[in-house]
Amino acid sequence: MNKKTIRDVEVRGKRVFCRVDFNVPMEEGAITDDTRIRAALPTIRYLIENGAKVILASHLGRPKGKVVEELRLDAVAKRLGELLGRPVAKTDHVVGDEVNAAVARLQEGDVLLLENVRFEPGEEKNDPELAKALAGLADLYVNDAFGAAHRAHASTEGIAHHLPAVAGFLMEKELEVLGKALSNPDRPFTAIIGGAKVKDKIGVIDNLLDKVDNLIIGGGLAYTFVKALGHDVGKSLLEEDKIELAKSFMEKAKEKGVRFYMPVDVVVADRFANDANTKVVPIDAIPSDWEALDIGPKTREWYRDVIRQSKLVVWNGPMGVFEMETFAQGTKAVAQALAEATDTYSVIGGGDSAAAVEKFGLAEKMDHISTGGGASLEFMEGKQLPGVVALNDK
Ligand SMILES: Nc1ncnc2c1ncn2[C@@H]1O[C@H](COP(=O)(O)OP(=O)(O)O)[C@@H](O)[C@H]1O
Ligand SMILES: O=C(OP(=O)(O)O)[C@H](O)COP(=O)(O)O
Repeated sequence: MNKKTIRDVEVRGKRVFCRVDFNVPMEEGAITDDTRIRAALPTIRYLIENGAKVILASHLGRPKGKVVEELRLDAVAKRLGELLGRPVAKTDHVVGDEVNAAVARLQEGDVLLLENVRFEPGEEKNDPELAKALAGLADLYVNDAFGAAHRAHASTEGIAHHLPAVAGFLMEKELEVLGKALSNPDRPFTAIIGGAKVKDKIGVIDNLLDKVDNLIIGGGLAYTFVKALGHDVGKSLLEEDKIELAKSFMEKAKEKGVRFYMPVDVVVADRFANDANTKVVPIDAIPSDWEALDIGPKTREWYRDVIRQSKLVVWNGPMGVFEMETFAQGTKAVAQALAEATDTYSVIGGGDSAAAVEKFGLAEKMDHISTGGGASLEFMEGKQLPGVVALNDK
């Protein structure tokens, strides 16, 4: 990597603003998967052990510039404290008097977590004033938030223009491992794209079609493609304004000789609940008042076969609403196929995909679990990640 890391700078006695991605899945105020917190521990421990005054900042969810009580970081601070075996102070604000006072109190080796940075309207706008205010808290900026490196926000990009700016260990490791796997990929190279962030992910498919041999579509993303084929998708997740784009991708795949896999059957439900009435239907027979929440058994088998025959698989986004047992089979099948395919190098990306693999107890069997979904996809497309570009060169 041509960017400086925390190894290249002196941290002792310095106030270090460390951007992390603690955007963890939560249910009723409890953290359901702490993978992203654990992934940042090497950097945080290094900073503590080397006498830095550690100021951590993260986003959680998408509060859109307002305070959303459920998206406060108190549970995260508590969990981090447990993992570190030492107290982690937390502020209720991102900037302002309370934060200045808390930073002033920090001793070498202390850790402070700021409130959810996305409570500030300037964060996602990359407002220069907010970037300056955040920079004013510290002497050094460390970006360890690989999962948010594709965002040019005040705490991931803007701030880096005001302070010496270096990468943390997680950022370094992600860029190294992904770079190695993707610079000269083993083939057949298969990408599996699912999940719910249709708007974010659909654009990625365009560039992926230039790189992969097989493209598998699942999850909520699939139904915009199903609709593009002219089938009714009932109440399934759909981005109306992306249907034409989806059509053009299927044509591009044909031209490029990329095999494009879409569900042939799905599990539909009469409501979004674990105990909903469900049935398996062919893809062209989704009832108009039902929604497709998982891929069906035929699709599972088909996708398994493609995975078995691949040498490199990059997987981003669950195949269904795996958080509910009733709709977890598709995601489980893909995870199991990857775990069993020992000749296949498997890269998992995305908070929810990583959480799914963890939940099924298969994390150890994967070659690399990336903490970034969108970030790993954009990196894979060959795009420059703004959070990385802004760091100081070696
Ligand atoms: N068919 C579907 N309909 C609605 N939501 C879905 C469907 N399939 C998957 N999801 C949801 O997608 C979410 C994950 O999406 P996303 O954030 O894009 O993935 P990742 O975090 O792995 O990048 C999960 O919460 C899952 O419940
Ligand atoms: O969860 C994240 O992305 P991911 O779901 O693509 O892995 C990151 O924390 C970025 O969050 P964002 O997509 O709301 O900017």
